[in-house]
Amino acid sequence: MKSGELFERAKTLMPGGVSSPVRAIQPYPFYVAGAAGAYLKTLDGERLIDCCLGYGPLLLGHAPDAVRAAIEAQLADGWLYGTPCPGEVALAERIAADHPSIDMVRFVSSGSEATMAAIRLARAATGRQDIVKIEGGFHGAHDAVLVKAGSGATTMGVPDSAGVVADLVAHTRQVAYNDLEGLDALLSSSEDIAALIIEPVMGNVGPVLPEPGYLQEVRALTLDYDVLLIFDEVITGYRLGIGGAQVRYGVTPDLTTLGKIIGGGLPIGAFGGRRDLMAMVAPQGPVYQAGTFSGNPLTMAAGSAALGWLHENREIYARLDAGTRRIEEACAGAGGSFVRLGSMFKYFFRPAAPTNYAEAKESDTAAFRRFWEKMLKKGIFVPPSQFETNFLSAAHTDEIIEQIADAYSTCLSE
Ligand SMILES: Cc1ncc(COP(=O)(O)O)c(C=O)c1O
Ligand SMILES: N[C@H](C=O)CCC(=O)O
Repeated sequence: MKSGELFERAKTLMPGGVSSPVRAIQPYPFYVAGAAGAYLKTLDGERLIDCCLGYGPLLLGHAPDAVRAAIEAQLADGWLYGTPCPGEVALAERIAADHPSIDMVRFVSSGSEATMAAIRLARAATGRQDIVKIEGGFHGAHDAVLVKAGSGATTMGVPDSAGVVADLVAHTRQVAYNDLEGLDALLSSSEDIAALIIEPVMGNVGPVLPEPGYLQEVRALTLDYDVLLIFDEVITGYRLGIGGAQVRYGVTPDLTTLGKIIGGGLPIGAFGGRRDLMAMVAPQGPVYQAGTFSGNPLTMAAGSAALGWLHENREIYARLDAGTRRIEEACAGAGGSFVRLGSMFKYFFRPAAPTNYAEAKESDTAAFRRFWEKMLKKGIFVPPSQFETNFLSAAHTDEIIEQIADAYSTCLSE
C-alpha cells in the first residue's frame, strides 16, 4: 500500500498526481523502486514483467550493461557542457547512415519537440500553412497536433485539448489511416498544404498496421501534390529494425522524426531529412529551433551505446518477432483480435483487427480494463490502456515470453 499513500501525497502536488496523464492508473498507480532487464520492482514489493517498457524506448530492457557502462563513463566527464560534444557527431553519423531519408539531423530533448520543429520546417520550406495528420496519430503534446490525437488523449476521452488556439488547429487537417481516397481528396482540395505527418505504423491507438501498398501510395500521392512527407518514427525508429519503418517498407519520406530508442532510455528527440531542407534550420538557415539540453553528452553516450548494441545484435529482431507470434498463438480463439509487428503487439477487444482510429475506438475498453487487472495480478504489466502499444525487449527471454503467453491465455479465457 506504499504506492497508494504516495499517490495521495502526489495528487496534492501534481495535477492528477502524475508527470504524464497515461500514468494516472486508478485508484492509484504502482510506484517503481527499481528496474532491471525485463522486470520492474514496485515499492509494494512486487516483481512485474514489463511489457510497457517506458512506452517504447527500452528495446534493450531496463538498465542494460552496454548502456549503463556508456552512461557511467560519460558521468565521470560531466553531463552538460553548453557547447558541442563529440558524442553528438557520433550519434548523428549513426542515424544518418541508418536512415535513407536523413542527410542531416538536429537533436532535441523529446519527440514532441521533434515533430513541432519538423512541422515548422515543412511550413517554412513550402511557404504553406496547413498540415495533414492522421486521425488518432499521436505526435506529442504541442498545439498543432492535439487534434484527434491518440495515446493518453484518447484514453482520457479528451481528444482535443483545452487551451489550444482555434485559429492554429484550423490549419491541421485530418484523414483516416489506410484511406487513400480520402487522402487524395484532401490533398487535391487545397494548395496550402505543407506536409503530411504520419506514424507509418500507428503506435498510439494500438498498433494499427498499414494495408499492403498503403505507405508506398502515400509517398506517391504526396509527391504528386508536392506535399512534404514527414514520417514520425518516434516509436518505430529502430523498433521495427535498423532504419525503422522507412527501411522495412522501402518508403523514403522527406523528413523523419525520431525519439525514444535513440536515447538509450534517456530523454531525446531528433528530426532529420534531406540536406536542402535541413539547411534551412538555424543557424544555417531561417527556421529557428534551440534547446538547453539538446545533444547533451549523457544522452548522446546512452543513445550511441544502444544503437551500437542493436547493430551488433540484429538477431534480436527476429527473436522478438517470434515472441509476439507466440503470444498471438496463445490468444487464438479468445474472440478479440491480435495485432503484432516485430516486437510491437496488442490484443484488441474487438473481433476484427482495426484498420484505423475509428475502428480501434470500437474496442470494449471495460473488458480491456478487467483483463489488464488480471494480468497485473499475474505479475505482467502491460500499458494501462487499450490504445497504447505493448512491447517486448531484448531482455525478454523465451522463458519470460512463455510466461506472458500463458498469462494472456489464462486471463482471456477466465
Ligand atoms: C509517434 C510519437 N510521436 C511523438 C511522441 C512524443 O514524444 P515525447 O513523449 O518524447 O515528447 C510520441 C510519444 O509520446 C510518439 O509515440
Ligand atoms: N503513447 C505515449 C508515447 O508514445 C505515451 C507516453 C506518455 O504520454 O507519457
